[in-house]
Amino acid sequence: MTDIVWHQGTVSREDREKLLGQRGCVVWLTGLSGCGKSTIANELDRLLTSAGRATMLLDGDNIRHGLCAPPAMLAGEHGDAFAERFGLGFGEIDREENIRRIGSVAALMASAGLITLTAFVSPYRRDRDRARKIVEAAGEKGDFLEVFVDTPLEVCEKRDPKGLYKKARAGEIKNFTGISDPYESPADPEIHLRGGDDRTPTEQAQEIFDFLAGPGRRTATTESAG
Ligand SMILES: Nc1ncnc2c1ncn2[C@@H]1O[C@H](COP(=O)(O)OS(=O)(=O)O)[C@@H](OP(=O)(O)O)[C@H]1O
Ligand SMILES: Nc1ncnc2c1ncn2[C@@H]1O[C@H](COP(=O)(O)OP(=O)(O)O)[C@@H](O)[C@H]1O
Repeated sequence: MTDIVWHQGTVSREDREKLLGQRGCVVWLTGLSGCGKSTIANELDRLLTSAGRATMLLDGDNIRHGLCAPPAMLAGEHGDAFAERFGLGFGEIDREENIRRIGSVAALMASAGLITLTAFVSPYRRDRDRARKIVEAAGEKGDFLEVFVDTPLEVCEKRDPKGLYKKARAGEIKNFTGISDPYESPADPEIHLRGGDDRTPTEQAQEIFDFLAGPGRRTATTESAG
């Protein structure tokens, strides 16, 4: 297939997890723009680090300033041809590549023993399933926890903190998830989180924290996780 040969490392995932006294995993938050992914992920990050857990947080908006930057951010430094080829927008295959890259990075972080939180719209089931496959291939079944942040579109649109729904309604943004682009809700997420304004971000983050701390969960200490 290719001349690229996998090199088996000398330090194992188990070695790294023993050092940290925890099991690495990926907590994959998915939902509409404005549903609360970033807020909940940051709150969960705070709860976990306060509990002495080693974590990392990957957020769609932020990653799209670096690893998955758009052509406009790349052209100045790299030129138009490079920007066109490697820059990512919001078309279906751009989102596919965005999630493929993040799935791979999240798998690496989980293999380092980190509880890796990812907050991406990730609207397509197929892309999320591929990310799950990448993560579980690097570890084992159960390492990928899909969290559906289920906030109704009308609530997200009312919030509209970046004014993107307004622009999307006015046709100023193309392929906007929920308005002019699809969102495929998770069929069987590990956690179906009720979104909306009637629960605080802390309550929502606590629900995920409690799930992670549950018996036999991947994030338990290496001893208790068995
Ligand atoms: N067309 C379109 N559709 C959806 N979202 C858009 C779009 N254009 C910009 N944005 C802003 O980009 C954030 C989504 O980036 P993601 O990397 O999470 O998207 S995806 O997973 O590739 O679908 C998303 O951030 P959040 O609001 O935090 O979800 C939006 O603010
Ligand atoms: N549980 C909540 N109750 C009320 N407002 C919330 C809640 N969670 C998030 N928000 C607000 O909703 C807006 C969108 O949240 P954000 O975390 O940016 O969503 P996303 O990352 O999914 O786009 C922000 O203004 C945030 O303060």
